[in-house]
Amino acid sequence: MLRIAVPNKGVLSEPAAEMLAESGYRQRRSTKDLAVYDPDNDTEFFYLRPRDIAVYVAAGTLDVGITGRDMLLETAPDDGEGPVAVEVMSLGFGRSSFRFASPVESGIEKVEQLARKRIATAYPVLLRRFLEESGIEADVVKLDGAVETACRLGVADAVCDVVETGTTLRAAGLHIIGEPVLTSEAIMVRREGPRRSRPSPSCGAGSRACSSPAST
Ligand SMILES: Nc1ncnc2c1ncn2[C@@H]1O[C@H](COP(=O)(O)OP(=O)(O)OP(=O)(O)O)[C@@H](O)[C@H]1O
Ligand SMILES: O=P(O)(O)OC[C@H]1O[C@H](OP(=O)(O)OP(=O)(O)O)[C@H](O)[C@@H]1O
Repeated sequence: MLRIAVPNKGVLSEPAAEMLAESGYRQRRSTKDLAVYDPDNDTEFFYLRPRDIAVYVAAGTLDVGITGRDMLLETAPDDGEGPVAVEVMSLGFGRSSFRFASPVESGIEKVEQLARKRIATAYPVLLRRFLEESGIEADVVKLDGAVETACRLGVADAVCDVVETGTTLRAAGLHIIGEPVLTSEAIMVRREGPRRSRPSPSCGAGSRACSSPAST
């Protein structure tokens, strides 16, 4: 049986379910349903937070999942240790970019000016990686959402957030700084085993035990 993770809410949820239904898979009838079994395709669908989907797939408890590229890189980064989830294909919906923005009147116009500033984000792993690669030292303020309001309320000097149309940024009096840190869209992910750890001598190729999270 195939076990597939599908976003249970957020902008990826509806198009993901529609895509699966159009492909002939049974989908949930109510947004309260947590899982659905499709006997015709011997497939079980689990409706999970997009932020959690790559975690389940990387752990090997689900075979594949639909999430955002930014979510995958945030929650199951390939740091060379242990199993990861990897992108199999892009799905053509949920397009967005992950970008810096600051208050129009802040005088911050370039990414380099973010040094020693406080940057609010819901994607601290992605942001820290970018800052490290760019040699910029800044304070990362982790928030869960509505990140654009952080500057107005004084907890950050700039933000790094998901932008689609730019409407939310503009409404908060922010302007974009620099190029996108990442461009994202909905993707399908599957598990990939550890890259750098040595194979255990007791594990034969394709052994189920070798792909369980406990063995990594
Ligand atoms: N306009 C948009 N707003 C938000 N996310 C978008 C948008 N367009 C595409 N996405 C993508 O949808 C995914 C975010 O999903 P969701 O809306 O559930 O996020 P979230 O609100 O941060 O989630 P959570 O509440 O679980 O932390 C990301 O992959 C993001 O890139
Ligand atoms: O560029 P836009 O078209 O305005 O879209 C981007 C906005 O939408 C998302 O927020 P969401 O609605 O997911 O709420 P959240 O910030 O609480 O996650 C994202 O975090 C931005 O705030």
